[in-house]
Amino acid sequence: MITMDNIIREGHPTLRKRAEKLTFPLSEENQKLAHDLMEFLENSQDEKIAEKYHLRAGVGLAAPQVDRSIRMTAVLVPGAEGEDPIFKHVLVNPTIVSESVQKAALAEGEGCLSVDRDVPGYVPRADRIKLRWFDLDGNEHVQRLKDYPAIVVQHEIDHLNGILFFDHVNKDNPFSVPEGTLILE
Ligand SMILES: O=CN(O)C[C@@H](CC1CCCC1)C(=O)N1NCCC[C@H]1C(=O)Nc1ccccn1
Ligand code: NI
Repeated sequence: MITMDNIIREGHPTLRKRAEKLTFPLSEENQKLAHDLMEFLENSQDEKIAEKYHLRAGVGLAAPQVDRSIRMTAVLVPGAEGEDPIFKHVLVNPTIVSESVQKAALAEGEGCLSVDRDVPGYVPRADRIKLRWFDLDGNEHVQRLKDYPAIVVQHEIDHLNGILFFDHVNKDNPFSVPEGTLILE
């Protein structure tokens, strides 16, 4: 199982690399990685398991964060207590087909399991995206996402391109955002 010890931190060169596209069929190794990435998110969102293994709760984990420079990320956006997740997929070779001009930013700012420091400030991202990805069997999917799920997916796809959330924070005024940016509570 993946634990925090497997997650590389800011300063590790892999976090700044462009990850390699995958071809199908996926290798056994990459099929196992897909499972392990999603398992980490499930474990991290289970209070008992997270406490037992000292896991930071996460809604996304990209392969580069465990030092595997390939275009694969797991996303697990939970629904309300006892409800189905809002978005639960392992995305292979994800692409943003189109995105809204309108931006959105999380009111709390962002963090990252690979960044062991707080970086205050808004992270402006597209509020709505049209996402295209492949599942583990190589089937293509296309889905429109908005608000929080869209923010999460953009944070993860950034990892596949060597981008970290604080790259988007305005250096002069971290809490300034482009005109019309939605601040998501
Ligand atoms: O690349 C992936 N990462 O770095 C894990 C990040 C991804 C999110 C950060 C902002 C958008 C995507 C992550 O999940 N976090 N960032 C650091 C600590 C908090 C944690 C988090 O937001 N946890 C959470 C939120 C709601 C419900 C359950 N858990
Ligand atoms: Ni991250």
